[in-house]
Amino acid sequence: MTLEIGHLGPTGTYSEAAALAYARAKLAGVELCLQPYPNIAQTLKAVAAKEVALAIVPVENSIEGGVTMTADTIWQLVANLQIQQAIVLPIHHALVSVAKDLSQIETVYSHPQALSQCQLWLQQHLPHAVRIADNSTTAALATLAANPQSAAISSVRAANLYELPVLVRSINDYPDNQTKFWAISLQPTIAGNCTSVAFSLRSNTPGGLVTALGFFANRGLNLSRVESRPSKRSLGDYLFFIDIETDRHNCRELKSALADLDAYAETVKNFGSYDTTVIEVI
Ligand SMILES: O=C(O)C(=O)Cc1ccccc1
Repeated sequence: MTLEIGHLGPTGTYSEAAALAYARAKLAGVELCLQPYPNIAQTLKAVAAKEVALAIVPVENSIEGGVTMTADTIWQLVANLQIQQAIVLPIHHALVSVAKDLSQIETVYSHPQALSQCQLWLQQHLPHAVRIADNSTTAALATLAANPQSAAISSVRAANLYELPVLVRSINDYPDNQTKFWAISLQPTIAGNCTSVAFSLRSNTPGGLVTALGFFANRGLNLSRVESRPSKRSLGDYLFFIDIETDRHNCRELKSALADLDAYAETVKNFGSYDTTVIEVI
């Protein structure tokens, strides 16, 4: 049987690299069919609509923080998306271009996260180049061969796939640059060392968030991430995304904390419990 895996495309993205790393670590022997999608929202919608069995999406970067399109889309989709696994990849950006040197380059294309992760390098080495945010790090690669005035920030792996030269390697501003991806499907998840939940509150009143987080703190459950996103209902109204450290010893406490949160919050979405695979080299 072939497993269809959706990811941000076109081919060569870090999301595709994460899909391949996930398959190597967890799906040995399974025949894969990788399906690139034009953006993260469409990748998640494809798994919700059962076009693909699994979607791999970026969630959080060690320098730039949360990937807002992922958080907003998993909240908005009605389907009960479940995180099967987190995959952490090292990210080493390169400047890819057929230009003979940096002085020729007028425009730099990439995903907004990659442009931000290289902003100091761009300011120092290409201060006059126009930065253009694209859907992915590889979206512009097909146009580069004919255009020496343009460059893209992507991986060395992507440059090799498109047979393009790497003009400069390792241009991220911080060498320890890592991105966490989620492997998401409609399959229920039962166990893992992290549980991800999002919730909205009934009203914007003093102590509302403290009360909600207290359900976990009072039971000795540690949170490893708290992130807020605008609810898009009114200015200053937020949704909260939390990751709870879980193991087989605290699952009773987790169950009762989630029951309290369910009763207290306006809407709660539980994205499941899962483990993390850290990939050292891609
Ligand atoms: O555009 C890509 O290649 C992606 O997979 C999104 C992304 C962008 C920058 C760092 C990590 C992931």
